[in-house]
Amino acid sequence: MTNRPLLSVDGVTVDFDGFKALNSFSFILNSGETRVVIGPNGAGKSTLCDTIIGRVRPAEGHIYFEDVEITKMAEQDIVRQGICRKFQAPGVLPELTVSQNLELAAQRQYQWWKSLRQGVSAETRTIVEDMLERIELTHRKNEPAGLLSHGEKQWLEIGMVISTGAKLLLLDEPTAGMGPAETRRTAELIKSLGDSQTVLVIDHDMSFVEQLNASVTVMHQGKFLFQGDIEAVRQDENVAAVYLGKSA
Ligand SMILES: Nc1ncnc2c1ncn2[C@@H]1O[C@H](COP(=O)(O)OP(=O)(O)OP(=O)(O)O)[C@@H](O)[C@H]1O
Repeated sequence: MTNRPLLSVDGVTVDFDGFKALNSFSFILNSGETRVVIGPNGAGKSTLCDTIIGRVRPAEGHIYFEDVEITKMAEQDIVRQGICRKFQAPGVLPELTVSQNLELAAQRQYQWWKSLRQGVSAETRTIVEDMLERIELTHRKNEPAGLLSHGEKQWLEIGMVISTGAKLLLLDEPTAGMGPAETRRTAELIKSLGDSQTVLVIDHDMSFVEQLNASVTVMHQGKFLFQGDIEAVRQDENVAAVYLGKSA
C-alpha cells in the first residue's frame, strides 16, 4: 500500500426527495488498499457505490480519483478513469468459454464478435493465462462460462474486471448466494491481489469480512460511523449500538 489517496469522497450528500441517503459522508481509500464497507440495512452503502460510479449525483460534496474530480463525470468516463464495479449477479457471457470471457475483458473489447474475428495478441494470452491460474479456473478454460458454478462465475467476473486494468475494483456483496467454502475461496482470491489492486467491498457477511482481514468502514444513516480493523469494530460501543443491535 502506498498511502497515497486513490479515491477521496469529501462531504458527499445524496438527497432523495428530502431523504439523505448519504449525509456529509467522507472517506479516503489509499492505493493498494482493500477496504470493506459495512453498516445496517439502509445505511447508504449501495448509494455510496452508485455515487462513486456516477449513477447517482450528489447534492453536495466532491469525489476525486487520482486527484481528478469525478463528481459530475459521465458514468462511462468514470469507467475510463479506472473504476470498475462488479454487481451481485455475475455478468459473464455464458456461450463463450472461460478464456474468451477473460480475453474480451483484457482487450477491453465488448463487441465480442469483433474480438473473436481479429484474434488474440500474445500479450493478451499471457494476461489471460495468469488470470486463469489466479482464479483457479485453468482446468475449465475451454468450457462455456455458462457451465460454471455460481461461485466460479463470480471468480471469473472478478478476474475479468481485474483484467480490464481497473485501478479501483468495487465489489458489491461478492459472496451473495455462496456457501461457506465458496465464501472462503472468494476471500482468498481478494487477499491474493495484495497491494497490486485497490478494492472496495460492500458486504453483510461478517465471517467473510473477518476472513478478508481488511480495514473496515462502518456507515450508519448515510454517515461515517467508525473505521478500524474487525476487532476494533467489534469492540466499538457505537458500532455495537447501531450495527449489532446492542445498546451503547
Ligand atoms: N432511488 C432512491 N430513491 C429513494 N430512496 C432511496 C433510493 N435509493 C436508496 N434509497 C434509500 O436510501 C437509503 C440507503 O439505501 P442503500 O441501498 O444505499 O443502503 P444500503 O446500506 O446499501 O442497504 P442494504 O444493506 O439494505 O442494501 C435507504 O433508506 C433506501 O431506501
